[in-house]
Amino acid sequence: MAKSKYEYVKHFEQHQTLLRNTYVVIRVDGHGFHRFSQEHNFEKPNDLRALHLANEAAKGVMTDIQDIVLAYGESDEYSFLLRRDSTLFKRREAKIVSTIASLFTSYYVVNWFKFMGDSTLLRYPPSFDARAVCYPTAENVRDYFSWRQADCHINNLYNTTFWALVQDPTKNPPMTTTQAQAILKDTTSASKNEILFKQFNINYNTLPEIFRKGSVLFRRKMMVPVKETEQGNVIEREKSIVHIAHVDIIADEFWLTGDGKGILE
Ligand SMILES: Nc1nc2c(ncn2[C@@H]2O[C@H](COP(=O)(O)OP(=O)(O)OP(=O)(O)O)[C@@H](O)[C@H]2O)c(=O)[nH]1
Ligand SMILES: [Mg+2]
Repeated sequence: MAKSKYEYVKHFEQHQTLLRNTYVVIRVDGHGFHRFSQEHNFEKPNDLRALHLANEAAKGVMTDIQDIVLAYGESDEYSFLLRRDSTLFKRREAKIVSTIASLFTSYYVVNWFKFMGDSTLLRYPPSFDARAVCYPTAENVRDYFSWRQADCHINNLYNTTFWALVQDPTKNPPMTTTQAQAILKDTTSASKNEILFKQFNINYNTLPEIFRKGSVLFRRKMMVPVKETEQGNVIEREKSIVHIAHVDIIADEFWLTGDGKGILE
């Protein structure tokens, strides 16, 4: 078909490609989730339903995009790691980033009622931004995920102590958020642990792992039944299944002998 005279505008397009032979991490983050979590009555400091919903969305993304070998999520964010030799969308950055953000958002919305319950109406559309970063070494990738898991831990310890103080039923009138902030200002991890234990009888280390460690998604190859023959034999096929665990991605063990083994080779 003849080209129209307008076709030349295509040449203005610029395609940024992600450096080849590097590990690419795409991080998706909820836009304005401080307000979104309030408007949808998320439990404080952690809403288990919302965390499971985000995990389901990430699982959907990973199932659709086979080049993703690992994902890590906490709070309103999820990070996805592409295989180093991935040629997904010819490594075009905009296409990769926008597809992952939109897939994640769609899965989040489609599964809303299943995870949040019929009584929590979706009052307005959630949105997620995304960015891609190329990391040249396996050590950089491990440090990236350690950074996100350390962030999860630091925020969770702070938020758990903060809301314990504010929601303390023995205080009348209740402590204000400003007062709680003032108490926690400049406190160490040890002193937050002590406040939780001494004042609220909470042993931080026994809180659910999903709150303290976030969620790690990885693939495992499994044999799954595909069909049964007339003789009654079950034919199996190897399939890669996405698993969710709440483990220390920060630890050597995960990468050397655990579920992360081989991911960065
Ligand atoms: N109550 C509650 N709030 C949550 C939960 N998970 C995430 N949030 C909220 O989501 C926010 C996520 O942090 P940010 O991404 O820095 O804040 P944001 O409002 O999304 O801002 P932008 O990402 O810059 O748009 C937290 O500060 C909380 O307010 C949860 O399980 N329970
Ligand atoms: Mg956010």
